[in-house]
Amino acid sequence: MINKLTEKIRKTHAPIVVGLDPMLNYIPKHIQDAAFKECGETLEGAAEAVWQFNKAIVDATHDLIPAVKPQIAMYEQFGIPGLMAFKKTVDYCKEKDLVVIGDIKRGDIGSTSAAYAAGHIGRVQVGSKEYAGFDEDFVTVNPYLGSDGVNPFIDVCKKEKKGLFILVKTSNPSSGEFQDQLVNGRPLYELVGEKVAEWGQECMGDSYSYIGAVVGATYPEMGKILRRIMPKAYILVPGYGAQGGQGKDLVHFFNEDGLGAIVNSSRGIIAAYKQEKYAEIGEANFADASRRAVEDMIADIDGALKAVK
Ligand SMILES: O=C(O)c1cc(=O)[nH]c(=O)n1[C@@H]1O[C@H](COP(=O)(O)O)[C@@H](O)[C@H]1O
Repeated sequence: MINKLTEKIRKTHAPIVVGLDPMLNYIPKHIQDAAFKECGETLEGAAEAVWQFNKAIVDATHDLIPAVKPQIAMYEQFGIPGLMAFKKTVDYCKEKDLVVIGDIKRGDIGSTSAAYAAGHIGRVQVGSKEYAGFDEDFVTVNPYLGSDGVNPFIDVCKKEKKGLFILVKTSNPSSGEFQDQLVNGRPLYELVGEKVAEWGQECMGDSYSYIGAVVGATYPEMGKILRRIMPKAYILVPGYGAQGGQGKDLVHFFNEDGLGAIVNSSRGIIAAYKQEKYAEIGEANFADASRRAVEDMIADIDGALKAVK
């Protein structure tokens, strides 16, 4: 899957991910009204609105982008109907040949991680049969429990040719509270980065490992150091747009080959129609605003990368 991701990034010239984080208050009123008319103001109605919203955004942007990242919390809040909308979204994006990064941020004791891995990127045995539950291409993993919490995900990746993005330095304001603590004189995120590089060594695709890392766009200096520590890891970079990250902050997340990083924007793309910049497009044409936001994001990152060449 890492080879498919790099190939698609090369083809689209777009090292970006559209984050499908559909909160109800980002979903235009006409979509909500239609869903509520069909299913009532129920969890089913919310899930239907989420699905229709996602579908419109994917239809409007899929030819420009290599990947999407549905964030499972946004679906789980609507219970079982929400999870069904998550699965429908995963399947639809795969039909459109997009790489799907399930943002699930799991990680537990070994036996529990094995079940998470089976359900999201692997298969589960039922009697004599095997089933792929959610079947994303990559998932995000929290490494806080250590190697035995991560290894079951790696084992499934090896078997199924899938991939991981492991949290190394997150984009949020308090990420330093634990992640920046010095351990033997070195920040914890550097030690986690070294571990990601080590885990990734025996998981190589053609040029990159399928064991990647998450490093927030909001910490560009740390990104520069982590790029050197994990040269073969693809870095998923959230924090662009709504959290303040810009193209110029991202240049050191990339390698000399112009690859190695994939930048996520969720609210900045899916709720673009609410931004002043795209206001003239109007709520009825919200997906066109998302397309424009994707084009602008690609141009911003491309311009920043060209400026440092
Ligand atoms: O793993 C992630 O994707 C992630 C890690 C991180 O450090 N920061 C972060 O914002 N994210 C996710 O990236 C998305 C960011 O959303 P926006 O701020 O709307 O672009 C959300 O789905 C977050 O859960």
